[in-house]
Amino acid sequence: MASETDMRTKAVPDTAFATVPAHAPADHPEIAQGRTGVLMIALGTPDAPTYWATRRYLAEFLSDPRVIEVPRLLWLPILHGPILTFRSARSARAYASIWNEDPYESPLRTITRAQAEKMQDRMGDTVHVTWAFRYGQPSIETGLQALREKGCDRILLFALYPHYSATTSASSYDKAFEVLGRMRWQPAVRTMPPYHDADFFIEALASSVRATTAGLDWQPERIIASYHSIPQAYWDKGDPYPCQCKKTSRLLQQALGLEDGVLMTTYQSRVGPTKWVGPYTDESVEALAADGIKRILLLAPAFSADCLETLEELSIELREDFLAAGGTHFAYAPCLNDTDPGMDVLERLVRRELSGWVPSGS
Ligand SMILES: C=CC1=C(C)c2cc3[nH]c(cc4nc(cc5[nH]c(cc1n2)c(C)c5CCC(=O)O)C(CCC(=O)O)=C4C)c(C)c3C=C
Ligand SMILES: [Fe+2]
Ligand SMILES: [Fe+2]
Repeated sequence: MASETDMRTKAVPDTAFATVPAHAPADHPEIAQGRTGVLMIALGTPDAPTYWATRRYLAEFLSDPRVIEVPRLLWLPILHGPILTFRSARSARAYASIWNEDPYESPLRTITRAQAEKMQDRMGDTVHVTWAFRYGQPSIETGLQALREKGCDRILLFALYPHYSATTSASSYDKAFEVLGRMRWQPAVRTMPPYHDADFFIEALASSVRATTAGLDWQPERIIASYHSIPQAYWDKGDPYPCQCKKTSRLLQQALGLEDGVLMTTYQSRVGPTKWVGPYTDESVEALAADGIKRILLLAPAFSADCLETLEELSIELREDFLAAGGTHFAYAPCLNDTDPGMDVLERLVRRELSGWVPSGS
């Protein structure tokens, strides 16, 4: 049996942290090792804006017990009956309205890939960076295998959500650990903690609001921080997500120096008939218009990348609803995406969490 010191490695940078065993016997197979990897994980998206592609994606998404907590025996027949039939048709139409032409893919795919490529450029040869989707392709399994094949025996899992929720971050890490559970030779693994209150994240959000406002020839009367909602019952059972959203809003209000009442926290994207955490973004915006508020600016701090929920639900649907209800001016501050300030946030997080695994300053 091979011992640790007689394994030969593929080219590994000669950093203080890389393992470069010596004296390997000539007939010993090459084993890539000693590298550090980062797997950036986003939610996922259909492969095409069609009924069947969306149905496949939603079937995987809505079968996740972290997302839908109804007992499987009860839920799966309902899911595979009316829910997938109706939701897939509706969602496919919505995806078609925001789909990128070149390359022909969803905005979430374009942006997540760009974030990973830019992260690789920023981190240099010291680490391997790749990306995956929790639902759809490329899968977390593919991403982890790619990193292992490159010799990564230390891996940082980075679910791209500033706020922790069992439905998003935990689900991504669960999936990664499920894959790791089938590996004979596991890497050492770290997970990204939530960063909803990191000063550099708040400052990047504040700068994006300032930049969007500077580009307008009008001043918003209200700034609305709209977060993806979760079912109320999940919060009641201890999911801290809404508390973390409120903290982001409070810190953002302070960073922007706004008086109380100017920045509002609302929740969007509820699904189904149960109670979700509110106040709901659509109802709040219509109420503002009814109260005579004419000019609003929206941002979506829970999303690291623009996606269906921001580009269609906020920037198209909500804009139309606000203007129809009597509003006159509507602006949307894009997510941090792969912009330089957005990448600065992601890079700081990665470097902080790789501490002790890669030399600082590399
Ligand atoms: C039904 C339960 C859902 C929960 C709980 C949920 C939580 C949640 N989701 C995000 C981020 C995103 N969600 C996106 C799309 C999306 N979300 C749900 C359902 C739940 N989300 C559905 C059914 C869909 C698909 C689209 C639709 O049919 O409406 C996306 C966009 C993906 C894209 O391809 O662009 C993101 C991102 C968070 C942050 C969150 C809880 C904290
Ligand atoms: Fe969602
Ligand atoms: Fe939505």
